[in-house]
Amino acid sequence: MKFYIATDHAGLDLKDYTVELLKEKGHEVIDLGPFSRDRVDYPDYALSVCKAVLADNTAHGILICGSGIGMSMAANRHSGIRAALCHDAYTATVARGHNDANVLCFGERIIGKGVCESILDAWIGGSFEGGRHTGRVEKIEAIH
Ligand SMILES: O=C(CO)[C@H](O)[C@H](O)[C@H](O)COP(=O)(O)O
Repeated sequence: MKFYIATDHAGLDLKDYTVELLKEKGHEVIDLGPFSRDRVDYPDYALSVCKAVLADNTAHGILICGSGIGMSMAANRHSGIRAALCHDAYTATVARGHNDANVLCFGERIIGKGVCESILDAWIGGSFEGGRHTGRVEKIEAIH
């Protein structure tokens, strides 16, 4: 899979871990920053990833902040982005299977590396189930 990833200052370590892990697993990862520990504003980085995902519908986004909440709120303001804040493998599985999510959010202050890997594996292994979920996702997309 192809991923665009970004964080704010509160998710830098988990971003670096995620980038390396995904590359080890054979995925393409484009790191949109930041690259220093300076304090930054998460909506700016959510915007970068959402723009990239909207321009490249083969790709998914990953957004990390302290809790994952700010990133998911900012990402979901972008039409065509379905961002899911995931805390475990189950939420990642249903985010893909039921919600056809295209941006994964999580919080470095919430999860550790082990849970992070289980979330990523569930995301990568998942796919949209369609069926009864299709019309629901279309109704989300119809909201402006
Ligand atoms: O948006 C958030 C909270 O929902 C993120 O967790 C941010 O990373 C957090 O607010 C950053 O807080 P800080 O005190 O500026 O490090």
